[in-house]
Amino acid sequence: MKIGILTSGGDCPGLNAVIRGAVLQGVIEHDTEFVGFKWGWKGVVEEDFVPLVRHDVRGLARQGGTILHSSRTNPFEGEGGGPENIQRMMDRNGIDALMVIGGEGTLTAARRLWDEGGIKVIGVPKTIDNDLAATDYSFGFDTAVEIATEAIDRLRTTADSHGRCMVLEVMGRHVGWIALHSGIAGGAHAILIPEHPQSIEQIAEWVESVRDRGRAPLVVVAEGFMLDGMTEAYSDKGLDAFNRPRLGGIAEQLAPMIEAATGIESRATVLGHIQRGGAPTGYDRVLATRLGIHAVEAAYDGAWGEMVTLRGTEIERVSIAEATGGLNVVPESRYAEAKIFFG
Ligand SMILES: Nc1ncnc2c1ncn2[C@@H]1O[C@H](COP(=O)(O)OP(=O)(O)O)[C@@H](O)[C@H]1O
Ligand SMILES: O=P(O)(O)OC[C@H]1O[C@](O)(COP(=O)(O)O)[C@@H](O)[C@@H]1O
Ligand SMILES: [Mg+2]
Repeated sequence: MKIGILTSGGDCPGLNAVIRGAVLQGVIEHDTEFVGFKWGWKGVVEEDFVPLVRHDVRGLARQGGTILHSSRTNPFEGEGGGPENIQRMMDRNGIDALMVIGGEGTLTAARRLWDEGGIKVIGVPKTIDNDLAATDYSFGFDTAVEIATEAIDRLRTTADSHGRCMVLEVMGRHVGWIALHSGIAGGAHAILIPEHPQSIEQIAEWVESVRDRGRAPLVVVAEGFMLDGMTEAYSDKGLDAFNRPRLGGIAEQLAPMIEAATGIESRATVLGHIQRGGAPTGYDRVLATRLGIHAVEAAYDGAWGEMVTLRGTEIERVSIAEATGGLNVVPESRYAEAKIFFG
């Protein structure tokens, strides 16, 4: 079998480990041939790919980013786009199937290619935000939480020195998992997530109660958080390649509001893409490697239109339709656990 691998959407640590896991499993167990499409779906619609052999994946488990590069190209657009053109391109090059490593957007596109055109696809979940349904965790999330936790620890010492309130903004467009986990790990005094709008009065109350106990308040906010009354997440950076608002900057809005409401000097830090860069944690390397191995096995079982997924400690399969049917939001009960420590 000849399998084409692609990585699409926002990158995250562990993508290379998936590629390595898949190539090693395929080459060692099945004598599989692999090619890597470059720049996500762009490589598919522009017929731009490179051979991937065992030598190409040497040492990749620990390497951040993706050797195949990524983009937010839509595979239904452009001259080579759409299922018929893509199938023709695959036939021309003897490619039997696509291993699609991506988030909810990329996987929705993969599902449509299978549903509408019978393109043989196997999905691998990728999301730094941990917003994909039907998988307990995805690789990259653990690494992002580690980085955000270290940032909180560092902000705490400088906050203490000056008696300031620190507001740390982390990623999370629709869901607040990175904020929740890093906030709990770092002992944040308030965690603000897209699933739970709050009023500035409530935030100020938490901050003041921390100050009254002689501590420097630490607030973690997900980029997609909305204050009561806001109808969309804060954005001042225009649109991304898929015409969605580029988020980021809510911390800069909140810090002066907190300062005005409490009189406590406040500073904002936006962690940004540091959360997505560099080497994956050991946990993410293992998870990504296992997903790569199982994705190859799924192809040999003909599980087209399915995605490999982590359920508990086992790697299982679900239909991509199920995985993209809804978002993995922070449940009320998980937020309630964290809230005990607010203020
Ligand atoms: N419903 C859709 N149909 C076809 N293509 C889509 C769809 N949703 C997203 N895509 C494509 O997949 C790309 C990647 O999605 P995006 O949400 O940016 O990343 P991720 O896969 O990480 O969620 C988008 O830029 C877009 O081109
Ligand atoms: O700066 P970029 O690469 O356009 O993306 C920023 C966005 O990508 C993410 O890191 C991940 O989003 P996707 O998984 O949809 O690609 C979001 O948290 C963030 O809003
Ligand atoms: Mg997405």
